[in-house]
Amino acid sequence: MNHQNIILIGMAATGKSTLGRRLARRLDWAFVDTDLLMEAWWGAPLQQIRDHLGLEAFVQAEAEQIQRIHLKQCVIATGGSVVYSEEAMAHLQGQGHIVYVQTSFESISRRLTNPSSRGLAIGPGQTLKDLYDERAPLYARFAQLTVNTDGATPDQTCSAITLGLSRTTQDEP
Ligand SMILES: Nc1ncnc2c1ncn2[C@@H]1O[C@H](COP(=O)(O)OP(=O)(O)O)[C@@H](O)[C@H]1O
Ligand SMILES: O=C(O)C1=C[C@@H](OP(=O)(O)O)[C@@H](O)[C@H](O)C1
Ligand SMILES: [Mg+2]
Repeated sequence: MNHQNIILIGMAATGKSTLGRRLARRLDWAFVDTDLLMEAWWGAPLQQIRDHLGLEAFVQAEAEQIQRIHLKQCVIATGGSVVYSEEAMAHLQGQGHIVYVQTSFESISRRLTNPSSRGLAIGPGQTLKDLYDERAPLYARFAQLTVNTDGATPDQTCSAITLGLSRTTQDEP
């Protein structure tokens, strides 16, 4: 594997933050969670930022935050809504290998016990299933590698990511 960043994208509660932290520890790389960068930039929890800005401005603010990232040899966990911005995704593609952390809707809805307090970029009248169906093709489109977490432990999924990346990147300079 080369030393570009590893960037995790996917639905809320799919495991980006959990896996990112573990993967960074394994590789002895730094870990960056863009949700924490948002909170640090705005000085408030995500839900408050989301409520204050409204949906469109929140997505725009997240995209701007992403475009400030210029890093090397980090594992980066992104927020679930980053795929709504072409500019942010183009920037991330230039920053490293993008991995789609995929989980079935059934597992996501089981894991998301607090959907109304974690700052979801969900529109009025939209259900969690609508959000899932709208985003799944976007995550798949931007990812170099897709890894499914259903029925796996975080450690097993970390291994699937490192193995998958070593296969997909072995021909790169
Ligand atoms: N294979 C797995 N990989 C990652 N997380 C998992 C897995 N199985 C169960 N989980 C659980 O799912 C939750 C994912 O939450 P989190 O890491 O905050 O997701 P995200 O950052 O994508 O919103 C955690 O509670 C984690 O323990
Ligand atoms: O899916 C979403 O709409 C969001 C997920 C959150 O991050 P996680 O994916 O880490 O939960 C956070 O970025 C933001 O509040 C919006
Ligand atoms: Mg997270």
